[in-house]
Amino acid sequence: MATRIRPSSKRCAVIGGSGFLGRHLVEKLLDKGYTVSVFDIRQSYELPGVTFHLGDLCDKQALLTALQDVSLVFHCASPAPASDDKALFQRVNIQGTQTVLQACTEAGVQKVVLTSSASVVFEGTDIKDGREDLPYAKKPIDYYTETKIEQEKLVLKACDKEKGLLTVAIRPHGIFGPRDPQLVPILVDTARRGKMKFIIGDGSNLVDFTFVDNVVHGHILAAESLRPESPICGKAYHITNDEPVRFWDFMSDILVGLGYAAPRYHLPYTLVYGLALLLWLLSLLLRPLVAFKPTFTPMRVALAGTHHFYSCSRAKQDMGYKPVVSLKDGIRCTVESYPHLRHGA
Ligand SMILES: NC(=O)C1=CN([C@@H]2O[C@H](COP(=O)(O)OP(=O)(O)OC[C@H]3O[C@@H](n4cnc5c(N)ncnc54)[C@H](OP(=O)(O)O)[C@@H]3O)[C@@H](O)[C@H]2O)C=CC1
Ligand SMILES: CC(C)=CCC[C@@H](C)[C@H]1CC[C@H]2C3=C(CC[C@]12C)[C@@]1(C)CCC(=O)C[C@@H]1CC3
Repeated sequence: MATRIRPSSKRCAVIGGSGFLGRHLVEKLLDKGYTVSVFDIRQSYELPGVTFHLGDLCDKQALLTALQDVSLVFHCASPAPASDDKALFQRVNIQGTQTVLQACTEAGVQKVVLTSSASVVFEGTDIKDGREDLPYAKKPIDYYTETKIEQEKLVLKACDKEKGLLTVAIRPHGIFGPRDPQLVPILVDTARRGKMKFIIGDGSNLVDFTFVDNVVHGHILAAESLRPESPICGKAYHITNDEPVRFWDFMSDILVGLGYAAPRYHLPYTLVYGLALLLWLLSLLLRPLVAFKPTFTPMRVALAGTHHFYSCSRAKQDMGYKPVVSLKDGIRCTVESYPHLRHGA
């Protein structure tokens, strides 16, 4: 009788491994002795020991080639939240994730770790110390969040001990760190255009910003804890720095660290949110004539002016999670990594 040889548990694939989080994850996995294949729509770097498979995750045949002899898959690919393309989010995050799960089953993959997002429960109003049992947002703040919800549900539902496929979802929040193409570049661009003078609301709203190494640590812990008898099977876990910080203090620390002035003047939250809503509607109405992308979208104003921080006690309890880099060290390391974005550079 032919016996199927189980692939080594240290052989993994990172879907989305060319992206910001994906590349940090790949680097740590290599450090830890894993053999890594990257599946991504683009190749953004080269590293000894990493095999790249270029393709769209909606293409099952392309995925199957990349998943040969792989026992563990990290799925951290998604279109960027800033793109407002509903059809693209649905195709990649929903249909694409279904394809990833089918390919994993066909290729005999045993474990799937999904990068979800804490924003799956965020509706634009305060969340303080939110736990994983909060209901999914009924009115998600954008298409990105709407499809991240469906994606997480699909992956958790696919967990099936009988069939030998174990799944878990990691929900990070506000990832930052070296090479992040979003947070620091957006912030610096806004400051350079002279638009970082104002604090929305009274500036006391607490938010989680999570250093990328902690997010990577949470993913690898989840992968290594994922066994049939483990309580983490089919569940979602918040992974944060566990140090909620005032949104505007965090922004100011980054700005001042890079040589820009911190915002000082306060504007009422409802006024700015109302204006952002108006601008957004205007941009929709005028879309056939002129294309403009307002800096102050309602989603960004909500993120900047409300509390949104999450408890990671479930991850601490079930997988022994503890952040490995403090917020202060993470901010220092991040600021040092962007010499080209310094004021006057
Ligand atoms: N950054 C953050 O603060 C947070 C991120 N997350 C989640 O973490 C994950 C990683 O985010 P991040 O590293 O910031 O994102 P990135 O955009 O840097 O990385 C995602 C990667 O996936 C690729 N990709 C997109 N579409 C496809 C596709 N159809 N097939 C194959 N590859 C594709 C992207 O390519 P391309 O760049 O060409 O599109 C990119 O290389 C995402 O799932 C995101 O939802 C969750 C919470 C917070
Ligand atoms: C915690 C979390 C989910 C962070 C996500 C990161 C981005 C959404 C932020 C990164 C830079 C931020 C930013 C603003 C909103 C939120 C971000 C895009 C503003 C547009 C808010 C209004 C301002 O006064 C300017 C800000 C620039 C930076």
